[in-house]
Amino acid sequence: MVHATNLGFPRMGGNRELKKMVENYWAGKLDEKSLLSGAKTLRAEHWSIQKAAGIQDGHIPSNDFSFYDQVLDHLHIFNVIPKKYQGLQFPLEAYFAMGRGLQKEGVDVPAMEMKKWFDTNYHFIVPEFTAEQEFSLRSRKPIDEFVEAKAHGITTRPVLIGPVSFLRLGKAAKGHNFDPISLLDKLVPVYETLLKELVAAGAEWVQLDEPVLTFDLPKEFKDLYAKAYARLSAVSGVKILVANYFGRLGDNIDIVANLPVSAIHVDLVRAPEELDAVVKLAKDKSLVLSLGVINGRNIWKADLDAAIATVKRAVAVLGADRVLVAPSCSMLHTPHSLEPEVKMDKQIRDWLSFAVQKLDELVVIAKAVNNGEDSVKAALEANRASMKARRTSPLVHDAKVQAEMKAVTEDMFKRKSPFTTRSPAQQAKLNLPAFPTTTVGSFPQTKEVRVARQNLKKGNWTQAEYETFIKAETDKCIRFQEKVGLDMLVHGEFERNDMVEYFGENLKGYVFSQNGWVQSYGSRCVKPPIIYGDVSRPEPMTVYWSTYAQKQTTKPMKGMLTGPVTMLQWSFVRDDQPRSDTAFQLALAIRKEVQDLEKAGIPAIQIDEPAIREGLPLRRSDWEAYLKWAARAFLLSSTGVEDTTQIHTHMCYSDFNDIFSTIQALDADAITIENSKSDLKLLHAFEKYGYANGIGPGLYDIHSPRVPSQQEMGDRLKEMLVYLKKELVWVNPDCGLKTRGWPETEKALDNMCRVAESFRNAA
Ligand code: MET
Ligand SMILES: [Zn+2]
Repeated sequence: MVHATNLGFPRMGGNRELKKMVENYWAGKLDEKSLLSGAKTLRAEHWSIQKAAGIQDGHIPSNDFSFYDQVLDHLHIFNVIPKKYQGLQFPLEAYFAMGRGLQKEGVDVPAMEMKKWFDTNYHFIVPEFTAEQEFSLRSRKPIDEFVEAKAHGITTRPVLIGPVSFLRLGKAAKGHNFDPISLLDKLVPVYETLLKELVAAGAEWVQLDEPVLTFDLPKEFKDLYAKAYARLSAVSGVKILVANYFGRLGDNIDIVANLPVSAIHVDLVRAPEELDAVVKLAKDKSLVLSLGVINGRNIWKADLDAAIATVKRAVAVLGADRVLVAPSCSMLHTPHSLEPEVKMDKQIRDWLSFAVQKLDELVVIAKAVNNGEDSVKAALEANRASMKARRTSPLVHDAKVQAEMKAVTEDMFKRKSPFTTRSPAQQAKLNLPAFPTTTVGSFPQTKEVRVARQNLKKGNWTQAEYETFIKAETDKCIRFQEKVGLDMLVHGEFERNDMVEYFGENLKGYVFSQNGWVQSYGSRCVKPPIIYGDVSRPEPMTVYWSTYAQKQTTKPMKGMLTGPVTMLQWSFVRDDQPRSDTAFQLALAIRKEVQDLEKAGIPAIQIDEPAIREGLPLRRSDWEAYLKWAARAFLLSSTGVEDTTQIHTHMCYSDFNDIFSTIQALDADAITIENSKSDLKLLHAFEKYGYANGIGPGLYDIHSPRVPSQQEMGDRLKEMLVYLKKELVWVNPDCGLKTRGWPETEKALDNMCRVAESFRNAA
């Protein structure tokens, strides 16, 4: 028999119960006991959902629950607590302080560093190790949760991050200069103890996630892996399943071939081409093979016929007992259930599958293989009908968009003239001073602004009432910018809920769920829009507000758009065409918006691409192809204007050194870029490779309410001028101001403008 199995279930709950509990606990509205018992109830519910769906007992995941983040959990499990948190109360106070910082009487500790989990939008807490790091079993969470499930009559498969990935994902603490992987020998014995305890508690299978196997790894990892897993596999009575996901194994298949474990899991959604190789490996090494055949991180129904064929192919070689049917990765990255989506277009909803529905898919696949397809005839027929409808639906396939895409020519990726020609033409029109000041787009989204939007949504306000309110906010914002002395103005983005959602709502090809939340970090969840079909722009999206704003001032107004790569990156995307095709469709729609803004008299247009860096593939050999189409998508969106129209872009959230040449290739007239938190490494690159267009490195960090002094910003600007030509420098904050309040925004921008002035006068 093949079994339907799972690697991890979304932990938030169908109504984001976990988020609510945890936030109430933080706010002092829920006591610790209630928090713990609430979590227990939620876990029980998730286990029973999986069991009821037919996921095989023994292969239902546990320890996939977390109050904040699974990597942070492992820091507690293995007692990797940086010194500054050691004085805090255990476990919860210290735990949450590590995740989100803690300020209370006599205590002021920052949060630990957070990073994106591979190429998902989930963020994990980065482990921090000292050179003298010792490990011990501090938290018994994996054992406790196994026992807890057992009491409900469910045998789970505890999930742990494997020791190599745990170390590889971490970093050396400040002041320590060593590679964390050197701690492996010290760490493995504690894993061993943990495995023994799990076996003693009744566990048969343990899942060790080793997703760093999708990275390019140094040579010595082969031996490190083999040695560590030899020791772990020797624990009597344990069966270890090593799970890789998010990409191909590639040459790391040699590492896996060397592991003396019982089973391996592979991601066949991301790397279908590896099926035969892993089947052969499983055969040669007598392994059980877990096949990730349905997508654990997207929301489309799986093609069940195709998945069944894949599983059968493995079964033919290995026999049914040695094959497990699984999602490609943990379902942490998909929303809980489709059930609440009653408002969604019925046709589109029929193409979707969230976590609860994916469980059913896994079970249908297993049954079809075990008992013949007739045993699940109705389910398969329904699936085929959905697949066919989606493949042929006019909702998805828009002949007009496709014709326009075909008509795209090479000259649509280039400005008319080079920057050196454009720049004086723009200056003649804009007449900007030296060190021109600007902002990145949004101004404070106060409670009143959010309430206004809700009032419109709920029908308490008419569209006219809402517009009157937004106009008043925009006016106020423009008056302030004039008063403080900004040179290039923005309208403030008060009409926007979110920089992706706003555009998604105005584009054809996008649909929104009501409850499709996925965890982003800690208690924070996002509801990514869904791109289901060819994207087009029925009508202008921002021209109304930008022209309204331009009319209120004689200063130049900058139009504000979200770029194609960011739109793509922060949405659930189609799986029936390459990501690049979708990006180009988005780009074409944005291009039209850019041209309409220009026609309406907007002299400068910013196209934000904060997510361009995070789209980088996990393997370096895949970078070039990605960066090429990403840059081309931006170019397609931005180059359809006259030389006199100034194109800005904005990037934030990351280290840009990796993608420097791409930034150059975008050929924007100005780029505002977050760098206030990192050192000046980035600017160094701009100097070294000779960046010749306008550049505004963030002069201050908008993520904190702190108001930097003129002195501080002045020093920063001075430092920047060591690397950058002063004629090219823009003066601006490092990102949008929407999360800030007005008081600190006013003071900070006032200081910033005074600094620009003094540099101008000194020049
Ligand atoms: C995450 S980048 C944000 C850019 C956007 N224009 C804003 O100012 O909010
Ligand atoms: Zn930003």
